[in-house]
Amino acid sequence: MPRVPSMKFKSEMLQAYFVCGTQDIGDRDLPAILNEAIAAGITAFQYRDKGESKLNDEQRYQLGVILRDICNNAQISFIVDDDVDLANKLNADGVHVGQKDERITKVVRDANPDMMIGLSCQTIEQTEIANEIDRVDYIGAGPIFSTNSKPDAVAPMGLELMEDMVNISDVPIVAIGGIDNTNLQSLKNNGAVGAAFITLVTQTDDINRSVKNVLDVFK
Ligand SMILES: Cc1ncc(COP(=O)(O)OP(=O)(O)O)c(N)n1
Ligand SMILES: Cc1ncsc1CCOP(=O)(O)O
Ligand SMILES: [Mg+2]
Repeated sequence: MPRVPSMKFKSEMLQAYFVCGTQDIGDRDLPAILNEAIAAGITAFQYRDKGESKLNDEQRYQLGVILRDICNNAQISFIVDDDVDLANKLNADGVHVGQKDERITKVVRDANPDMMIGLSCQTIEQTEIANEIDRVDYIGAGPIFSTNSKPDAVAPMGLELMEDMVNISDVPIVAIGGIDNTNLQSLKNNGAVGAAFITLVTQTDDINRSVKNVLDVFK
């Protein structure tokens, strides 16, 4: 089967990809943080509300509407993590799933037809399987470095394995996990088209500077 990328997908949207949910920000306001990150130049946003989130399904949907509208107004891709039904209900631009989530073949079947699909991969074998699934638009590889934001993450995979994955992947790869100003250039040098991050935005006193550092490398 020929690859059928979503009309919405452009590799550039992966350059500075902010991922966040209420579990990442304590008592702070997610729409306000998202607005600041957009003003700084992020190229996509993933709504990943899970784990320690205190929201119920209805609250998660209501917050999703607000975040989606902010992204739509700013013409930033709005992607939902894990939950295809929520992504469909929010009319999201994309959905991102991992190896332990709903099977990718089911996600492909259930996602709205024009939705982008991102898949997490940590191995060469998973990347080869992703190559066979013609609706996968991009791969999220990670954690590349050690992360405090995902308690159930597998061990960091490092730059060499990421580069091996880049070399065999049919789709662009965005790096995730433990990304900060000190390691951005190494990700680019090893073939990632962009960086996805939580801490880089949520634990900085200068969101503008932190995002600009990403764009300086990947744009
Ligand atoms: C861009 C991007 N890459 C990887 C992930 C991780 O997805 P997954 O392995 O399903 O883990 P959770 O995020 O669901 O905890 C991601 N979310 N985004
Ligand atoms: C969702 C996810 N998937 C792999 S690592 C990770 C968390 C990334 O967060 P941080 O940028 O704070 O390391
Ligand atoms: Mg997941």
